[in-house]
Amino acid sequence: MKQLYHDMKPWLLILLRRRQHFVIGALLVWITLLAGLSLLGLSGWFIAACALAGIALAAGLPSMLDIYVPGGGIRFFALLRTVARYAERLYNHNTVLTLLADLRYRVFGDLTRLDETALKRRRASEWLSRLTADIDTLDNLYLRLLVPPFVGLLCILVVSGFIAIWLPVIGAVTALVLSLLWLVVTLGYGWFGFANSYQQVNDQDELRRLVLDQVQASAELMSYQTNDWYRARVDQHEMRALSNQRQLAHKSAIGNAIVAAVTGMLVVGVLWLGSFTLAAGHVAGPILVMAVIAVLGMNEVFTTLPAAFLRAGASYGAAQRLNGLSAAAKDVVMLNLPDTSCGHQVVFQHVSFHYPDAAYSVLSDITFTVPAGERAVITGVSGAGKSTLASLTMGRISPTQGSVAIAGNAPSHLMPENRAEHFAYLTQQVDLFDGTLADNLRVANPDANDTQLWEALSQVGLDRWVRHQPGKLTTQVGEKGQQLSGGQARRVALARLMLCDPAVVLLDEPFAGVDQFTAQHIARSLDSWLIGRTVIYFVHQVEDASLLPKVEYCWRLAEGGLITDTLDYIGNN
Ligand SMILES: Nc1ncnc2c1ncn2[C@@H]1O[C@H](COP(=O)(O)OP(=O)(O)OP(=O)(O)O)[C@@H](O)[C@H]1O
Repeated sequence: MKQLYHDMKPWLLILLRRRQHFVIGALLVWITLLAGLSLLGLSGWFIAACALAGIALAAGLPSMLDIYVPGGGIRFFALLRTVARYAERLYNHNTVLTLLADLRYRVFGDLTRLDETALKRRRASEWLSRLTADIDTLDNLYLRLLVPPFVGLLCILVVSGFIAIWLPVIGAVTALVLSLLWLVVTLGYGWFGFANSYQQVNDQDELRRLVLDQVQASAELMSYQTNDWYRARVDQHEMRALSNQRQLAHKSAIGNAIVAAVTGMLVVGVLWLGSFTLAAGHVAGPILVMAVIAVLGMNEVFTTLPAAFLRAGASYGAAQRLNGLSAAAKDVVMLNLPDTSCGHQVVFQHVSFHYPDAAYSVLSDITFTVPAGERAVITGVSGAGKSTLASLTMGRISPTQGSVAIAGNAPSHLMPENRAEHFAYLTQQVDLFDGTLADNLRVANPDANDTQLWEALSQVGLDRWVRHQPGKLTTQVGEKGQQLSGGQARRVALARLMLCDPAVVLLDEPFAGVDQFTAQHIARSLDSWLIGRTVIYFVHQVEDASLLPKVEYCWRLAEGGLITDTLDYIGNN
């Protein structure tokens, strides 16, 4: 219980910030329900009173009934119910959307503070689940788990209090029975469905992951003829999820049956107990009818509670998963790098790095300095740790030991906008969006005009090819650049990089996938563009030292350490 409170607390606090919305929203729901109950009760009273007056007149007895006041009351409650329902829906939906924005703001805030290691540890489908399903599940808290039970309690109080004015014993019995029913369909049902609804969130997450994987890997699955095997795995999970969902549906149906049975029995009980009071002449017949019908109307107040509380486990599961995000998000002081025209100095001091789930450190005791405006190359076999070193330089991850400083500041503490302005990183994996060439290039510089785009394309030797395309700059590149060759996609990524004006440039295998002639052309363009910037090339090995002009520093990564090399030595290797 303590753990439950601890896990839910941050999200309840977010809801608490909107307590005024909660009170007004609950009040509107309460007015709607009371208007409905009053309409039912008064109508029952009116019909019973009319019937009795009619019977009395038929028997020749004098009888009088004011039909205008109750008739007016019925119209008033009917109108009030409609207006209150409309206002309640409008207000509460607005509140839910406001809360949704609050929750998303909080989760996005946590996401932006996650480093690359934390982001990579989860799959894209898991992030999708957290940003959509989990937030939506938590969003249920307000409209399903907080407002209805609160309003239910208020209704119990008002209805039993109202009945108690004429029938105190019946009022007390009604309060007792309805309070017990309230406990069963709220706390009891939260406990009863907890495991199933908790499981449901995980099932949905797992299914989403499996289906997304199937879509993404459909080409491979088809080429290996393993579609049926994979489909069977999805089916297996689906069956498990369906069986759990069926259990939840059964429990929900049982809940509705309990509500119908208890309110039904209470109606009979009130009628039975009331008949003694009526026989004793302590209450008028229409009043008893009104009490009975008001109790019958309580069915509407309780009917949504079992299904809502069955999902309490899902809300808790969602809260727990989102709490994991907050725990991983690091609070850091955000810094800005000064503007400079001569690059920034990059300093690594005794840096070690260990991925959380890895058996050993990828990098250990790395120390080097690249002075501002100078160029360096770091080589290493596949898996030596070059991309990890680049990520440390970019501040995407923080060292386990030692320090990284760019112009004296830890790069992981830089404001994201500042980092985007001062750093440029050509990664091995190129990300192009499904759009035109121009759109993809303008990601780096939205204000770039067509001349600048052509200039960037010519620097990477792609302008001739683009001019031969019917769409020119509006040529579609396809999802992830699939309509381009691997080498062309990398060159578009490089052209995009060259539309920026960064102080520190990291180039991971900039010449991969291009022929010797194009590589020479790109190297010349890069040489002039890199003037005044601090540059680190990351390559497996230097096959042609002429591709790396003005490189002053050469290091080789081996077994986690950094060894000083000479460019001639590497070039001859
Ligand atoms: N997110 C991660 N979690 C755990 N281990 C990782 C992670 N990323 C990389 N590694 C491990 O760290 C080591 C270095 O990886 P890294 O990608 O830095 O090498 P690299 O030199 O860039 O290789 P390549 O040239 O093939 O790209 C590898 O053994 C890899 O398995």
